[in-house]
Amino acid sequence: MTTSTSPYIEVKDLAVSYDGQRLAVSDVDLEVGPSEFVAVLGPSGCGKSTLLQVLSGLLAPAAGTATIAGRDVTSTAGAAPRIGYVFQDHRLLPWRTVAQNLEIVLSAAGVPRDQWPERIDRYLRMLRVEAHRDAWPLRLSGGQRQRVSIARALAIDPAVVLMDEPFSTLDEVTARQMRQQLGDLFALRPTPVLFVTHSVREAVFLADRILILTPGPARVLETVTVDVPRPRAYEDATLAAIEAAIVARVVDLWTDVPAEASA
Ligand SMILES: Nc1ncnc2c1ncn2[C@@H]1O[C@H](COP(=O)(O)OP(=O)(O)OP(=O)(O)O)[C@@H](O)[C@H]1O
Repeated sequence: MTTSTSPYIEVKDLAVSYDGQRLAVSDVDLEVGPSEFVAVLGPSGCGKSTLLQVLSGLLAPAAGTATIAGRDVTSTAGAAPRIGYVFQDHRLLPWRTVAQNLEIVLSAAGVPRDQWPERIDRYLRMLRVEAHRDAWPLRLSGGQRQRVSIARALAIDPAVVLMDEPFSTLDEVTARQMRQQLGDLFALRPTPVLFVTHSVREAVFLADRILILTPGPARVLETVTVDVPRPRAYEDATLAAIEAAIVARVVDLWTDVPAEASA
């Protein structure tokens, strides 16, 4: 049974293989509490997306277990917890308007139709893209599209949010605004979040805890707690010190530490 203090997301001894021979993820253990923002930090190709795909039920593990709210994510029995998934690219349907893209997920999540207009307005407003309600996704900027995709993930009132490098394709200024906004949203309404990134600075700015992964196959190398109250400032000295310590720890281990982190 899950209690309010049980981990909301729990992964134990997880191993994943795409071809039945090589492991993409090996012996990963992780927990995310009911109101916790956990970042998963690892080099390119180490298995971060693979981990999220297992949690969203898209991929079966070769070994180990993964549960959300106490429910095995590979099981089809009973009602599945609602998962808000934000991908690296926005994945909006170009032949549907912004509002229609949200309607699709609201329908799939079983939200009653009479609640859709209010939900859509609320979440588009929250992500500051309400002016684009009836626009076609291709008419929006990259940042606006990613805001819509976050609104789409949150509009179903997800039990858990999984985010896979959501800002990595954006320019640095937009990415920084989006991180700030996501941090503010989380502070207003804490939800279990598992946030995958290869940006050390992004992880430190956003997370309560950071799991540092090894190069693939991913294992958890170390867990870092970021004990800095919200709202946080991007240039906060404590955050900068934690970032520097993480970079020092991984610089010889990862071959490709992002330039912003090693500068
Ligand atoms: N569909 C697939 N079929 C076979 N191998 C795959 C598949 N998807 C990923 N892999 C392999 O699994 C490993 C982990 O990939 P994954 O995409 O999870 O890494 P990642 O850490 O998310 O990378 P990035 O930061 O570059 O997005 C890599 O070696 C990759 O080549």
